[in-house]
Amino acid sequence: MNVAVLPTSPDTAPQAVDPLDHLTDVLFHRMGSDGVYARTALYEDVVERLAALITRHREAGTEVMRFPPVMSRAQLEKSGYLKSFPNLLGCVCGLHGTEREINAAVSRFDAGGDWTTSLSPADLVLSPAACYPVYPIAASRGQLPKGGLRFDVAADCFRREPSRHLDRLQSFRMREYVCIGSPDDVADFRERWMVRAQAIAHDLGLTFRVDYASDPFFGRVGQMKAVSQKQQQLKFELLIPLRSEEQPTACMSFNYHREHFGTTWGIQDANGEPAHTGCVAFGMDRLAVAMFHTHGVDLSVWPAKVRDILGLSPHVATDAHVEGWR
Ligand SMILES: Nc1ncnc2c1ncn2[C@@H]1O[C@H](COP(=O)(O)OP(=O)(O)OP(=O)(O)O)[C@@H](O)[C@H]1O
Ligand SMILES: [Zn+2]
Repeated sequence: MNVAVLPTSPDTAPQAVDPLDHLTDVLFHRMGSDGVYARTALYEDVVERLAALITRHREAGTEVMRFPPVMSRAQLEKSGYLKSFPNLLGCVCGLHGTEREINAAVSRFDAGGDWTTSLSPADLVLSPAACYPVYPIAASRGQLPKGGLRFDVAADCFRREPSRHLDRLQSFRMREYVCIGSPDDVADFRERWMVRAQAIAHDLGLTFRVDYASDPFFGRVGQMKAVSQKQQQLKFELLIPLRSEEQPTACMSFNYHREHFGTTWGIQDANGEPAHTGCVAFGMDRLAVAMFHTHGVDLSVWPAKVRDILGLSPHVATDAHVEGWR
């Protein structure tokens, strides 16, 4: 059937509405840049409860480290980030010149000109993932003990991928459990976490599936890397259909880096071989958005089991309900 399409001016054409848009004003305050938001108390409370739930699943013998949102540029360069995701990196830069040069830059700004041409890079980048700083720290401790090492790390991460979609932020929180050990240590770790993470998603009442995946490697060479990563099943994702089943959102990922970081940082396993590494990453903001998308913005009507697992106070029985209670 042919349908007449009336010409629409850009002003009157309907804006494509994203299924997550209805959450924006309840969960966030806009900060003038796509993918960067101030968070409401309602949202932050759920993020904290999710973090506490993930902590409760931490394996014994796991060392906790919390990283700042920046890390050494040299360390990230050495990790090979520029070979894979140069387009996503945010680098700290500053006005490093003499007083005269800095004043000249500020004057240019005052006169309506561009001061940013005077910026030069600092020795820091914005961390694009939480686990990068842990490998050189582990390397500094010498040969790994039998069974390897496990870490619980977290950081505010930055990726230069501006988007209006609430599940693709530029600044977001990542929590990771990391294993550094023999190939078997890492394989077992990933197996355990793939099972445990699905139990967590199930307890949270989320709809999901786990599938193998690839990272968004940059460029044409990157496409080949992505194919090889998938073929070797180095990355799995826990996918939640937030906007559609065809384009689900990765809310957790299970990554096996083989000996990449072991070789880069000279980490030896208990047998004297280059250490293998793997990590399970929880996208805290994506998980929180998924919870509100799935269960709604009124926590009081979230399923009792979900409320319970998040430590929200039990439902008040209907007959005990007093007008005005929240
Ligand atoms: N832009 C983002 N906004 C919010 N969370 C993110 C973003 N990118 C990644 N994450 C979260 O961090 C976790 C670990 O990052 P990872 O590098 O595995 O993601 P990714 O595979 O690059 O994600 P995607 O394929 O969606 O870009 C992801 O599972 C996801 O939950
Ligand atoms: Zn990682």
